[in-house]
Amino acid sequence: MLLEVKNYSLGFVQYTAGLKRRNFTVLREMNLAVAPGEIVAVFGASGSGKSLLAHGIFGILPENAWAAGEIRLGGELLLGDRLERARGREMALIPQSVDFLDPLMKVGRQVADAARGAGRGERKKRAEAVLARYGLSPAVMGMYPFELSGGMARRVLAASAFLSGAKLIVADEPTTGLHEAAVREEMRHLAELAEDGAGVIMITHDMNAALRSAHRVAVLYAGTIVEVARREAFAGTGEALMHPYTRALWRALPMNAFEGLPGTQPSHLSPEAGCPFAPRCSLRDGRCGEVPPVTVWEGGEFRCWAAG
Ligand SMILES: Nc1ncnc2c1ncn2[C@@H]1O[C@H](COP(=O)(O)OP(=O)(O)OP(=O)(O)O)[C@@H](O)[C@H]1O
Ligand code: NI
Repeated sequence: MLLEVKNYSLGFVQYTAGLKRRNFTVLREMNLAVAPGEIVAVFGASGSGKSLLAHGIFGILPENAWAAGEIRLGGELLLGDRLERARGREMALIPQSVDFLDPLMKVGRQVADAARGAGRGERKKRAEAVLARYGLSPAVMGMYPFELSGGMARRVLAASAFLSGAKLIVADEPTTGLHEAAVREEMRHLAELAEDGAGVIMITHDMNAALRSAHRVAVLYAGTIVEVARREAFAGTGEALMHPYTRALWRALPMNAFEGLPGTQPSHLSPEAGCPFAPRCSLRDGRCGEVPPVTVWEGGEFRCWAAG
């Protein structure tokens, strides 16, 4: 396995007025694996914890964050020096925010730096070639990030990841702010990376985008991965989907024209014990006051007492 996230939890410690210490959990006991050549979509509503998972994998969490569990790349624990070496070389992040670009460094240098190992002239040549692939003219090389539009900045970030030759790519909302043709283009780039053998995590809140390119979809709800399903399971009336939330998502898609799901995702600031989906769940029963364990079956895995 290329990437393994095992029993991974993440939270924050905050000090409030009067120096009261408050500790809250945002991601709960996550399990996720990505194989070489595979595109795994991580789907979830805003605030469900998608970006935090990405930042946890790359070890770029804020100071007051804590994490528990294991993240392995090629079987090796991603900690300390191993993490340092992997970042930007073996694994590349296409971040959600364009603020990740260095505002004081010209675009050309930022992209060329991603081509580690090659000589200076060679790096520049490669940067130009990859920017062209992403529809950006060589003139962009001489610009500063503030001179780019949002869409251009996103392409620059994607081009850098592409050039890094990383075997794991994590793309956080790669299609946000892009028009339809550019979305298709970006999906094609990610598919090409996977065809070349990279493992790709595509983070999105757009289920259609997830289903268009991913081999598997991990569904995140309030910091819990409630189901990991193969793309083929998203078909018909959703009978091959196990978790009631995944089914509801599938049925709410425009092409299925079914009803939406009443209610909203709970906040980690007012967590109820047990399954986070229980308050909205039609299958809810007495067991849901406790977090359901992961059930693994040949089609994927899910966390639900009643499903299956
Ligand atoms: N530095 C932080 N301190 C405290 N809480 C945080 C911090 N960063 C994120 N959170 C909380 O963690 C939760 C998950 O945030 P995250 O950015 O991972 O969501 P997301 O799924 O990526 O959402 P979006 O689709 O809007 O990008 C949010 O509720 C957010 O308030
Ligand atoms: Ni996010």
